[in-house]
Amino acid sequence: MTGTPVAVSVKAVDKVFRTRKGGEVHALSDVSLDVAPGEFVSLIGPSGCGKSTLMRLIADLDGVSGGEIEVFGKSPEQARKDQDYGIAFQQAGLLPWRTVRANIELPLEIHGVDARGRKERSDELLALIGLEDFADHHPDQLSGGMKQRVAIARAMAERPRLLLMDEPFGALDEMTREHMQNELVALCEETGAAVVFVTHSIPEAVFLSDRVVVMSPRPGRITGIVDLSFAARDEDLREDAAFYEGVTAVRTMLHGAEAGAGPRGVENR
Ligand SMILES: Nc1ncnc2c1ncn2[C@@H]1O[C@H](COP(=O)(O)OP(=O)(O)OP(=O)(O)O)[C@@H](O)[C@H]1O
Repeated sequence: MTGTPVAVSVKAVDKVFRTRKGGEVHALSDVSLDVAPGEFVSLIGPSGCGKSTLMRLIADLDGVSGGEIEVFGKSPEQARKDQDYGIAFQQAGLLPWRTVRANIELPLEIHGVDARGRKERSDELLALIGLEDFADHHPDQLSGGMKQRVAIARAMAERPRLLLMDEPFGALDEMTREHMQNELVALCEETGAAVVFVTHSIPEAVFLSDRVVVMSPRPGRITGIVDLSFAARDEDLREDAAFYEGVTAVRTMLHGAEAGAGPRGVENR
């Protein structure tokens, strides 16, 4: 093999769930997608189109029914064992009895990093997310946005080359959400991590992504990909004509995917 393997390679993936009553749910059909190292790719599509399912397959939380997934050229299971990626899902999932610092250090602790190494890394991350003064607080003393920042810091603790994020900002108010988007952009620029990001928000996808992958209703397929290349992802971009063009391009593709019906579960905010 030559060069760096792609971060994520999804080839002709099918996923069929068997229901308890003996039926079948065809969640994904013939999905193929490559994510390059350092690339930010968002998945968007109507509710139930299989975005979270695809994410769970990449993260080795479930197995494919057909096709193949590789993460940095390895099976998802091997990549999980090698800690090649960090995960941040919608519910921050922090441990309430642990302080902010102890939550961030958890993956390091599990993988045997000594106390000094853990403290060095959690100091860096606390500075990065601007929560140095909250290191000894517990999650119930934090706002939703702060909790999400801690969850993202925890996902980055082991400096993964890949972040898997399933609606990480879905529960946040608009102001906090935009702030978190700015922070995520800065974090990615700093670390060069590739990101696969699930969202219901078209502007969020456009603001963050190098490519937005549009999926169809069940069985989920990729109906199109919108390429975005902005000079800078900063506050000015949100008011830029090129940004609105990106939003329109994604929305048009989504409406096509819905065969004329308004897409359910996709927000224009
Ligand atoms: N464990 C499971 N057993 C049976 N069906 C499932 C299972 N997990 C997901 N599904 C079904 O697979 C389809 C895809 O679900 P998935 O959660 O991936 O969609 P989604 O695009 O992430 O939806 P949303 O945008 O609403 O979060 C849905 O019809 C769902 O009901």
